[in-house]
Amino acid sequence: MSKPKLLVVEDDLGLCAQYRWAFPNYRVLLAHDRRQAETTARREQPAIALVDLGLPPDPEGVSEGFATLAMLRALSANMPVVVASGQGDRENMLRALRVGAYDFCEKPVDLDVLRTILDRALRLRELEDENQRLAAAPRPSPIANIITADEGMLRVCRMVERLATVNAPVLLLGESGTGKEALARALHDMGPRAARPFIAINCAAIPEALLESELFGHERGAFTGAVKQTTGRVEQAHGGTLFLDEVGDLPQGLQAKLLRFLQDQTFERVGGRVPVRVDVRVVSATNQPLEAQAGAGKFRGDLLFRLNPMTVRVPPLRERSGDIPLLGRWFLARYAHEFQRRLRGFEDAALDAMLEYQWPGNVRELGNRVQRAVLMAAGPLITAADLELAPGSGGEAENLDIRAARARAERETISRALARSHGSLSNAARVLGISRPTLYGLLATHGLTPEREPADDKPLEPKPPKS
Ligand SMILES: Nc1ncnc2c1ncn2[C@@H]1O[C@H](COP(=O)(O)OP(=O)(O)OP(=O)(O)O)[C@@H](O)[C@H]1O
Repeated sequence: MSKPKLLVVEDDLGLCAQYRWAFPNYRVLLAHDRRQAETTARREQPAIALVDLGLPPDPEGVSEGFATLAMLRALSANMPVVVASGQGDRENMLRALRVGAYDFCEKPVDLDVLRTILDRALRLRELEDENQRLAAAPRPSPIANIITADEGMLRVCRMVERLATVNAPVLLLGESGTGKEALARALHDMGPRAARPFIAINCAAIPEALLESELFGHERGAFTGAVKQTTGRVEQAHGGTLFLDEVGDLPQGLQAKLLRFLQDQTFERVGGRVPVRVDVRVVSATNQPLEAQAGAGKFRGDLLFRLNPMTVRVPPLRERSGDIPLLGRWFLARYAHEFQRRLRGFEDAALDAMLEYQWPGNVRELGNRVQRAVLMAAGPLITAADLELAPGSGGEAENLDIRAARARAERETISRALARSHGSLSNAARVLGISRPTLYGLLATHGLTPEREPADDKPLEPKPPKS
């Protein structure tokens, strides 16, 4: 690996010779005044710089040193600049720090101290470069089954990744189809209980009369038709995770029983007297405003308190518009592979329609529409009609706030440009009529991360989905 470049701006030739030998881990580039420093910095793009404040034509003052510092900062904001000045010149040292110098050292320099300062400055530079690289590159979701490039959703994924290792109950809040069950499964799969069962139960889908026995099991003879002892979902989840979907729909009587179970991990089967003890981690989900329900007395506040020491809010798909084309293409590849159909992608009008639509059923609805479209499409590109979306049919909820509307329009336009240019930032910037740096800024403002996709003229390679 080539050595990092260190630009030394120093008019004392003796000192220059000393520096040349003192830093064998760097390629030392020498400049004796501001003009030379600028030429060398532009040509060589050094990683860091060491600048003497007393430079010609003002070797006794500091004006040239400060001008050189400002010039180097303007050329490359990432390049740490260390300044050197006479002993006791603390005022100028502090002034240099205020205008952007990374650190200072007093003359005559102690080479060991200076070496430590330079090494630390270089490390900082490397970290900053790495951060910028990571910020510009699309970050894959840390969860295999969750496809996303949205900053908010990536935060959710990282939170789930961290919560997977702890045992506390987690409550997932979000609209239907946003991926709550997929995240609950990830909490299980990424944690220490992964080898044990993951048992899901939808509290809204089972008639109230059967729910207690479904959850907690029953003893033989507990009710008509109870011909043998049966274990419930709670018991089946022993050692693993119990996922209570639509927990907001749990009837009041069962809320009390669940609360007791959460308090001491024991319960009785229906018709039974013997307490059964199990070890399960409870993850629950709801799309209802549980706090408001608790306030209105419809949901027990003490149960809510037990269920939600950790709450994860999953954003609806319409709030992560960058994910719409990304997930659309992912589902397209998946279903094209499954149904053996060669499709090249979406028509621009179809992408526009997808971005305008509000997706009340979220990711599940997107998957269903793309699946149907893959089967229905007559040509190589999926149309809005294949998706059963009318072009321009979106927005039901009218928002008249002008700033919000502008931000929404900007975000949607950028998403569209990214979708059309298949993640190529240069192309997207050209389509939008802005520079790449401006586009970078806007991507950061809107929390959008560009995806990388193959060129549009190639058919989509059918690739099996991750499962
Ligand atoms: N980001 C994603 N990437 C890939 N697939 C996803 C993503 N989010 C959701 N899905 C898929 O969409 C479907 C619906 O997700 P899921 O069942 O997890 O939603 P939910 O919020 O639990 O819905 P409900 O509240 O209706 O039960 C599932 O097939 C799931 O795998």
